Amino acid sequence: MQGWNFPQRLYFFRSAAMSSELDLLALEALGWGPDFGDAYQTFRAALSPGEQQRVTPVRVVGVQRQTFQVRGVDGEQEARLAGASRHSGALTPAIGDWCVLEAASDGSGRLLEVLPRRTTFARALGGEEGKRAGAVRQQVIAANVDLVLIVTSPDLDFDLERLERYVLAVQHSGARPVLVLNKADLHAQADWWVEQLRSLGPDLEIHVTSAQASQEPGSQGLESVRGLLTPGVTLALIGSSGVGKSTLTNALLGRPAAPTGEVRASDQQGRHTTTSRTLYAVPGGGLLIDNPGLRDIAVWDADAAGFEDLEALATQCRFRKCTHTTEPGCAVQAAVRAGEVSAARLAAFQKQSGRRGRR
Ligand SMILES: Nc1nc2c(ncn2[C@@H]2O[C@H](COP(=O)(O)OP(=O)(O)OP(=O)(O)O)[C@@H](O)[C@H]2O)c(=O)[nH]1
Ligand SMILES: [Zn+2]
Repeated sequence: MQGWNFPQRLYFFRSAAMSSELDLLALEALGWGPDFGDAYQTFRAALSPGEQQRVTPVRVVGVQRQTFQVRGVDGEQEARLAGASRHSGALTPAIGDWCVLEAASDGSGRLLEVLPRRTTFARALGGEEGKRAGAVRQQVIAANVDLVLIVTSPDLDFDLERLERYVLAVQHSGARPVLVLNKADLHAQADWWVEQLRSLGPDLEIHVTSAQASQEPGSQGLESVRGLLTPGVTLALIGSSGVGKSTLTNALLGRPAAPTGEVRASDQQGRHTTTSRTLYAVPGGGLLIDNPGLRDIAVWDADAAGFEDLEALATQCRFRKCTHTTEPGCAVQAAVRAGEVSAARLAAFQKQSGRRGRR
């Protein structure tokens, strides 16, 4: 299938003689790891022998309203959620999730379970609804992302405070943040900007790219980013509009990432609908999630990105408009004193709450 560069011989061998070792290789190219394997085996062991024959692990590569585009060792297919009856918890797969697929004889697929996530990029759905539920509900935007490129450019977009919030949000998700200064061609000297970025943390990796010129051979900046994409690693890009995320994505994929999706199907009225596949295999290894929800970080950054736990704590403060500084009965300050929340995260949270208050 276009866009996927799994060695065809895997499938050849598979049909000739089923080899679980080769299956494992194919799964690992999709981001599979031992942690998922353990959870999968546990879930599978609880199924009937008949069911055990029909299940396989698959990764969610596209999410539509009712259906999911999933990929496993047998290729890509559409799947729906299994009935709620067999689950205790809510089953809401997100892009990047590993799921247990049950194949029916007619070729259709049902997702039975979402395997525990390695990382979770979530957006808090705060407000009254969240408070009534006693906790802040969250919407998972992307799952099992390993690396996030935080892209900026040496121009009006450059905003260290915003970048710091992005770094915190990425770290909170469990993924590793990597800073990318794109459009390096705009300035003869990128050093000054790189120094600024370095102030965000001595351990943060920084890459300097010129994505537009990347088609030219020897574009070293892009090659160093490409080097991050080892087999099985899942990467995502965030950053505000216009910094060059699409240009970088297309350069990494070696082709346009088809913003409207590439799978076309007809709905009941016969209209063409585009299903959105947003997890791509990168030629040479690695996977890339290009998800509108992630791109919107510029929008949801202003909300509660990465601070679900503190948002939830804040609902327990004595005062509704608590600023978490000197108020009595402040649950957030209590957590800081107890060592459960770092002072640095509190500072970032306060900055963010202040901004929200002014809106
Ligand atoms: N000079 C220069 N321009 C670039 C570079 N990379 C991207 N651009 C240009 O910057 C503009 C925005 O690039 P996009 O890739 O669309 O930016 P984006 O981050 O995807 O923006 P959104 O889709 O709005 O989120 C385009 O006109 C690109 O051609 C670069 O390395 N140097
Ligand atoms: Zn408080």
